[in-house]
Amino acid sequence: MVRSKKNQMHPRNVLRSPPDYTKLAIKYKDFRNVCSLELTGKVTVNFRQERTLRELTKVLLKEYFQLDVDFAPGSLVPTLALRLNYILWLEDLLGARKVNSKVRGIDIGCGSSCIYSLLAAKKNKWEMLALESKPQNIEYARENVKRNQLDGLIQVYAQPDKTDIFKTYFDTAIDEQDYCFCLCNPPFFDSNSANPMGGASRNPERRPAPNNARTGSAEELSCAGGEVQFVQCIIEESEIYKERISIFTSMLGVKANVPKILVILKERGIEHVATTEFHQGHTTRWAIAWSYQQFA
Ligand SMILES: C[S@@+](CC[C@H](N)C(=O)[O-])C[C@H]1O[C@@H](n2cnc3c(N)ncnc32)[C@H](O)[C@@H]1O
Repeated sequence: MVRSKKNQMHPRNVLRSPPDYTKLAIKYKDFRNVCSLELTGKVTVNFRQERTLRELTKVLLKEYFQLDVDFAPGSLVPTLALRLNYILWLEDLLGARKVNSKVRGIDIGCGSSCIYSLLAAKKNKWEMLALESKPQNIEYARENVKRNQLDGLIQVYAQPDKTDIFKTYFDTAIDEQDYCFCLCNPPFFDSNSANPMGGASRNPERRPAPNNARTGSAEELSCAGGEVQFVQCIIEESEIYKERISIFTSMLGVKANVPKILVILKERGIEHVATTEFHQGHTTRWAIAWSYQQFA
């Protein structure tokens, strides 16, 4: 099992030391416009406002990774600390493989930001295949890739069928490459439930309400059966494509879903499994990896 230290960001996460918002506000006008200035001269950020979160993510991507990113109106605004924790965990999982050969990865549901693929390409020069089903997100993701001159490393594929993961791509594309890993931040909510977006991801008695505003559309954040069903689809397709992809991974929004996925993997006789936790202040996420061969 690969685990991060309790309640801490990954040791290589650049956001482990909180950013200096005052410095950022002085440097970036658009960010300054959504900040508040206290009488002491200190700049504060209201994480409960969507437009503030948008500008903050944009500014952090620019400051730390020289990435110029835009998000489709109403779409999910990704938080950088979490995405970085995931990429850093993948680096750890890939271990020696990363150093010795070209790394290719698949980003399942890249969103309008295409954030995981942009970070992977910019930071590590990994080649990324980004799959996305929502037309507006595909358009923005492609624009983000182009604006950052990362077209040589990232391909955004328009997923025609939302119930598919890799199938349509591998069946139709002229691509004989093998991939080291796939990553995914799956649609979380169950679109079949009575109140799909009303579901809570945390136990309010044990953990306080999140500091951040919720962003993203129902189409991006929900699917039939929620995240367990989505990851189950990845597991089912992983059996077909185990020769093409070495390590399959997914993030999970609810701790209680981790044992459910472990049971599914066990029932299918998949032995090489790792889990981890991603800590970002008040927010914790979980991730699971499986492979048909030994890790690293
Ligand atoms: C929770 S969002 C994650 C977006 C981005 N990866 C992030 O972490 O910020 C899930 C994304 O997956 C897309 N999606 C849903 N089902 C898909 C499928 N079968 N294939 C590709 N993309 C899918 C949605 O449109 C949405 O953009």
